Amino acid sequence: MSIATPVRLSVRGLAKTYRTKTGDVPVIADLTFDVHVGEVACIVGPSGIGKTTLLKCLTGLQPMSAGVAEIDGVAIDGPPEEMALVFQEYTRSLMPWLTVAKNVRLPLRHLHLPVAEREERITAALAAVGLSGAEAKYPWQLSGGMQQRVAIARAIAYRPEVLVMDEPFASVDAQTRFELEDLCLRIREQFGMTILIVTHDIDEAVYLSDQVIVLGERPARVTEVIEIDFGGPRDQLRTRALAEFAELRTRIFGLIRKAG
Ligand SMILES: Nc1ncnc2c1ncn2[C@@H]1O[C@H](COP(=O)(O)OP(=O)(O)OP(=O)(O)O)[C@@H](O)[C@H]1O
Repeated sequence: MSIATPVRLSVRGLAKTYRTKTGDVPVIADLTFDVHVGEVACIVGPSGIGKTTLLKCLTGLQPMSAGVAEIDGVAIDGPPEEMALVFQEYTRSLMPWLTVAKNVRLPLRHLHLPVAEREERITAALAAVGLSGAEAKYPWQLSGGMQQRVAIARAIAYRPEVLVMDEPFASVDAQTRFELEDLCLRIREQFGMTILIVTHDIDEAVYLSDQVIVLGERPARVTEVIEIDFGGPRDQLRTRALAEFAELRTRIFGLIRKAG
């Protein structure tokens, strides 16, 4: 990412300690990183290091204990309207009694858009995820991969500044995961979205990311930020991307093993 590209999400000295009945549990000590406009950043690290906790702090679901996170220079203080979230458990995030179109329409209701623009956004989002024609179907009539596409369509119809995803492709089969990863790259191109992903899958992180943010130590810190410049679009170039970045993969695996 060029230096001239503005910072969209800035995290400075973020710390998080959970207060429990049995005492304080310091989970995150000090996280500092930037994600630039239109960038895909993946957060990786050993199990239990605090990746989901970080996303909870950034999306206002948990208060930070220290530090600041900003979107376009404005401090996050509660659930930010500029963000949309996609979870691993798509079955829990979609309303089974609403059609696909109504599920995608749901978060648009409080934007008070003109009806034509609202419907245009729904059509464009479903087209972007390859689900044109599925508007009248119910989530339970769709495969797991298709349901996750609906969840992604709902997020992109909202047109957030930052799309945050927690293990978004972990519950689908390998082939569907590849398709959803490519979809993610296309969304970035088409909508210019900044995307922050937590993933356990190092190949996925290397394939998708402009930067991989590695968390380590306990309580967690950023132990390494690995910039990845593929020198062109990655979509459809999976084999080449993974071969070229085998060294990076090995390095990230090593860092995570050391931290875990
Ligand atoms: N509400 C809570 N109260 C107290 N401790 C919590 C709470 N939520 C999470 N934790 C603890 O914080 C630590 C980090 O959890 P978190 O889910 O953020 O890790 P993670 O890196 O996302 O893990 P995984 O990779 O296994 O999904 C864990 O030790 C967990 O038990």
